[in-house]
Amino acid sequence: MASVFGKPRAGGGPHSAPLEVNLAILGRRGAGKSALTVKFLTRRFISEYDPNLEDTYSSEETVDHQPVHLRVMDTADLDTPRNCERYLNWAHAFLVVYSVDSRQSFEGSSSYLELLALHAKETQRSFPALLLGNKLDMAQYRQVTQAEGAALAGRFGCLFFEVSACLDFEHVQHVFHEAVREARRELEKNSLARPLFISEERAVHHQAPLTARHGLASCTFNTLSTTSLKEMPAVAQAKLVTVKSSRAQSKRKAPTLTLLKGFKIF
Ligand SMILES: Nc1nc2c(ncn2[C@@H]2O[C@H](COP(=O)(O)OP(=O)(O)OP(=O)(O)O)[C@@H](O)[C@H]2O)c(=O)[nH]1
Repeated sequence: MASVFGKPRAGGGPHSAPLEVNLAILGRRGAGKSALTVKFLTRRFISEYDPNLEDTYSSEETVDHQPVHLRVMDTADLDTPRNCERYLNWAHAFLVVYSVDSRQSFEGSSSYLELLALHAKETQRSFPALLLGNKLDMAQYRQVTQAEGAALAGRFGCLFFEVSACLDFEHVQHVFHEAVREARRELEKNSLARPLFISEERAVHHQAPLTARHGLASCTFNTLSTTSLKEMPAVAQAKLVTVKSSRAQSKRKAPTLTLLKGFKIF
């Protein structure tokens, strides 16, 4: 069977369907989640922000010559992980952000990694996570050494980068693309691991709504039953129809880049 993910398939030209990847950005308030998200999407650094907003953005990316439809959820969890299922059940990969000039944010990132590890244990699946030490430009005020960041990442088996939302775009883009690669690897692994079963049913178009267990995302499985071998649908392949922010405080209705108008952009 041809690989759906990973390296470009033979014949997978510019018309092949883009890989869909959902990426959630986690971390304590002020770590720089919004700044990194906006930097990645616009190449710009924002200095003003609304800490109560949680939005999901879409971006068409090309990673390793493969088109990727990337959705980025810039979460706003206040000080501790809360109502986390909205992103745990949605994301294919996670960026856990702390600020190198804040030990508190580093400790916060540790609770997010623990949360992800617990979720992986409960669901018996693995979820790629990358640990990011942000605000590298503030290194003179460091409260967290690079070695500490690397050690924490090592403990949870995730990649580790130090970045800055106000320095070069390429580095930030590299980190987001690494997250896509990690997600792609995991999706490919799951896709290969899915069991096959034989069905005698005739072709039917079956739609089973997958809530929204927490009222956050509506997903639809589109499965075609045929008289041949077919694959069991996996959650990761559910077609995401809508993505809504769960934050009651969010005043934004349509998450697009035009929403950034309110920010002061340099
Ligand atoms: N010097 C520096 N400041 C940054 C960097 N990233 C973010 N900031 C600043 O840090 C503050 C917090 O950044 P945000 O991106 O809003 O942080 P957040 O994690 O989204 O915080 P919440 O929205 O409260 O969850 C803002 O004043 C940013 O301008 C960075 O890389 N370097």
